[in-house]
Amino acid sequence: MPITEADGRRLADLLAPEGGCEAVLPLVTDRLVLRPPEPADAPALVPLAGAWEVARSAASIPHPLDEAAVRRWIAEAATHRTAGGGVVLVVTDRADGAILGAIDLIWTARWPVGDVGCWIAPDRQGQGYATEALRAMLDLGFGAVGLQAIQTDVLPDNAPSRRVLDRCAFTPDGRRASLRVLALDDDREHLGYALTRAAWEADRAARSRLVLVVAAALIDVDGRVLLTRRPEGKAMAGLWEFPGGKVNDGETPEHALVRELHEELGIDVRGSCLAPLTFASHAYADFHLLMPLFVLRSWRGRIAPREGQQTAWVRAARLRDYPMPPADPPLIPALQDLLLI
Ligand SMILES: Nc1nc2c([nH]c(=O)n2[C@H]2C[C@H](O)[C@@H](COP(=O)(O)OP(=O)(O)OP(=O)(O)O)O2)c(=O)[nH]1
Repeated sequence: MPITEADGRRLADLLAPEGGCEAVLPLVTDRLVLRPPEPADAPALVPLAGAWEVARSAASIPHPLDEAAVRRWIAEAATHRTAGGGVVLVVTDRADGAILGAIDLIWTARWPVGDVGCWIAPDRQGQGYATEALRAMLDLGFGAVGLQAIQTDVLPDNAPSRRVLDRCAFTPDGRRASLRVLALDDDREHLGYALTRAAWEADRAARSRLVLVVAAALIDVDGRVLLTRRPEGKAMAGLWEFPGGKVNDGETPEHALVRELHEELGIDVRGSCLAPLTFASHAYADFHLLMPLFVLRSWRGRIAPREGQQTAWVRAARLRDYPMPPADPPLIPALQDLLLI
């Protein structure tokens, strides 16, 4: 089905970088900002996109790659956006703006089916950036853009990319295409992968399943906070957290916390001693965590970790020195406001 002129205009408006209230760019995730490339990005992009490991698996990147080719790619990205035919973005580190890779979604050829492609610089691979960028692009493609399916082609020996596609709920769709790989100056058979709107919705629903966890900041007479270290064998082992755990069916958060503190630390706590402080709301890869954090200043019994956890009493000013699960750092300012004079 061809994309109509009206569709193209709506999409161009949506993707305009400084566009009105409908504009959706840049895409911002936990660790990334995905934004349109600018001519000034060209020098930084050449060594990244030009790396052999990147060029050999991305069909459309020549090797060696020069700055003129990158400038043409940046100009084409702007053309796609202004014509409403696709979106081409650089993947940047949200913390310092460094470019990590690029991702594109083009829908002119097979509207309402889009074609997606992504690469991440070799020294930044293996940290989940491609999955994070791809999920953001899928949300845009199936959300504001309104695509019905998204597909891609991957070399059979490109195991890391196939794992990213698996994680994002793509499945092999039976297509086999012989595509030119510019860097090899040769045709290579690629495997087709696709994700339908229904499969994306089901995956998103599974990942946004709400899990209610309750946690406590135990505070001692010196104003220090108790952190416990997640033991080996549990998810996120080795990270420091606030003691607590999942709320079971039929429990209130307070009942669950009293039970968890007894099970984990061997202390007896009255529900009435738990003072609500703040909460964490965080999207993990396969569930959404909602975690109220209570403050607790008095309990009975000596703290005796029963699950082999290490413990540490930490001054509020030092809480950031302890690596925590990604949901926890936003809780620190509320504790510091409470405890720092
Ligand atoms: N207790 C606790 N859990 C946290 C914190 N931050 C954070 O992301 N979590 C996550 C890690 C886990 O995915 C989830 C808690 O699950 P858990 O496995 O520790 O809970 P649980 O004690 O009920 O354990 P289990 O019976 O399921 O093994 O919440 C935190 O500060 N404290």
